[in-house]
Amino acid sequence: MERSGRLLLLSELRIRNTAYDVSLTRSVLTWKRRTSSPVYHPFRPSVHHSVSVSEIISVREEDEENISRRRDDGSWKKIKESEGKDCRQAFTVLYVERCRQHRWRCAEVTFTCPEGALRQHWVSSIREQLAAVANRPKHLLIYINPYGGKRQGKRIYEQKVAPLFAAAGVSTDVIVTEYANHARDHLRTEAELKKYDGVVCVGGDGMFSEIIHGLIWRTQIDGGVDPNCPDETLLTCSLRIGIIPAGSTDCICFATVGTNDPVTSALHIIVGDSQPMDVCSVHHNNAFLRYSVSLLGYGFYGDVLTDSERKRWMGPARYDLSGLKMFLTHHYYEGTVSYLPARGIIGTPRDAARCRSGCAVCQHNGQLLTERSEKYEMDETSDSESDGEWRTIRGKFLAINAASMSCACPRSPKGLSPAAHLADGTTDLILVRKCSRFDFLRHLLRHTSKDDQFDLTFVEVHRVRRFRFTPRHCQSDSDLELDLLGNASKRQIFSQICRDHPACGCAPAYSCWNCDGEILTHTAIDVRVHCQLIKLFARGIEEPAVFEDLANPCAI
Ligand SMILES: Nc1ncnc2c1ncn2[C@@H]1O[C@H](COP(=O)(O)OP(=O)(O)OP(=O)(O)O)[C@@H](O)[C@H]1O
Ligand SMILES: CCCCCCCCCCCCC/C=C/[C@@H](O)[C@H](CO)NC(=O)CCCCC
Ligand SMILES: [Ca+2]
Repeated sequence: MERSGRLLLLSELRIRNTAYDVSLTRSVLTWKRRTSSPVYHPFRPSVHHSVSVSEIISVREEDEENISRRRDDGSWKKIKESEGKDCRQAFTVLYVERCRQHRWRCAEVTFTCPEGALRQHWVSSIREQLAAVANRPKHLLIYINPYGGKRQGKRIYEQKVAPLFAAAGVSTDVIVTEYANHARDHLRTEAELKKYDGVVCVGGDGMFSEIIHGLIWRTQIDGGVDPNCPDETLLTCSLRIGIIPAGSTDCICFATVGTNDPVTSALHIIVGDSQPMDVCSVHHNNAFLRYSVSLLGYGFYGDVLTDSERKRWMGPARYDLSGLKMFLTHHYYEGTVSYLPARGIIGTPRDAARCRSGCAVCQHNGQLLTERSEKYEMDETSDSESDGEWRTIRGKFLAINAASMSCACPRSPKGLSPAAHLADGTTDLILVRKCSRFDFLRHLLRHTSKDDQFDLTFVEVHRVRRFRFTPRHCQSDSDLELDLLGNASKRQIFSQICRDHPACGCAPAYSCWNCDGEILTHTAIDVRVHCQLIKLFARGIEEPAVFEDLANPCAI
């Protein structure tokens, strides 16, 4: 078998009048400047470039029509024939270039090669290697939410993303949504999914949520699995999902790519990246409510969301205003949390290590949980709860948060649970007990600094596979202490009245759940993590390469 390092082509070609040795193997395209003098010049620009074939976007043969030159402001101008002499009889390679803070851009290099047969050979050889790269999508189904975030979804797609897909030869069917849940319902019932290699959403976390609800539901129905049953092992979705960020928080994009940049996301889609991701199913009394991949938050984040929905017209700033208001309101809520600790897996929520590209924790735990569920399927007497013991905590909480991933976003670059994993089959259950406003502010501020937000006496965090929550007013009479029974019932009725009359100043008895930015209709819920149920066109956040900033011109 041919080794990936074997040389396929080696020629002397010119880049802007300078001679280069250009070589191609199955895995790398390299161009090195030919030096006449062996003397080392420390201040000369880089003379050696390598691009992995897997990160080449496309190759095109230049003709006089598309010879153009980049202006200083980044736009392109057509250049005169005399000026373009060097670019005629040339071919151009478009490739991924890494910039600062996990951003990618599409760079290009034009090689002049006057000899027609050789030029053809170069172009066809590069195309052959690209065709051999596995998992690149060829046909995509795109949904654009024109009303997400700052209402820029359509413009972002048309100006920044569509030209890249066209250059890469990716064909698309585009649907601009006309109402909420349009994309979800289209995926559930109408979309001809067999035609596509992936689904892309242009919008925020809410739009992504629509896509996964449509895809997961459709996969279960097509595969004969009942999505309503909380104990069913769900079928994994085969189509990958791409996110072009155009929302308000865009935390799923940020936590899986490392930045909220439409061009970077488009390039991850084109090169065919794949990142598995956990999904939580949320049930109430054995009836399915919703799926969640990022935050399930009761108390503070539920109240912020409820308040912010009334301020949608403000765009992304609504969360800051509602966040401040809910911080000042300082409501706490009583209830019972029960959970199944994640056992036998590696990793804890207090680890210093982070989930990064090719994460070993996700790989290890993913494999372990798959083996376990296969074992359970063979053994009919066992159920999904047999691998651990339920633990119960009662109390008064300012916030109950389950973070199935870090939930990193521009507001908090390390996220709600910095050591959470994208695909380890667990969620981090964070309980913030009743405390002073000052202490709660300390906890919140630590989301934006290096300090540990869990290292506080009133905060606890558990890595779990499943949890349940029952608010106090929903608990059965036997659960309430007898001496408080009368007061509790009165308070329950009173708090219902106070919800409608907030002027009386009485704190409400219950909050609501923020499920990836959507409000849940029930407060008593049963949550189960489904390990690696979906896949994204992403690769997780990459560790920056050593000296990356020095070597890379667009990083400076
Ligand atoms: N055509 C449409 N008209 C009205 N609402 C829509 C339409 N298409 C989608 N939606 C809904 O808009 C809501 C918000 O969209 P999206 O998630 O894109 O932006 P966002 O809420 O600003 O961002 P984020 O979720 O990141 O905070 C989603 O819940 C989605 O269901
Ligand atoms: C006083 C200074 C305090 C600073 C505190 C910063 C803490 C920020 C933590 C951010 C956590 C984001 C979790 C992501 C949740 C998303 O699924 C959801 C949908 O987009 N967004 C929100 O609910 C929007 C939630 C917005 C919360 C502010
Ligand atoms: Ca997880």
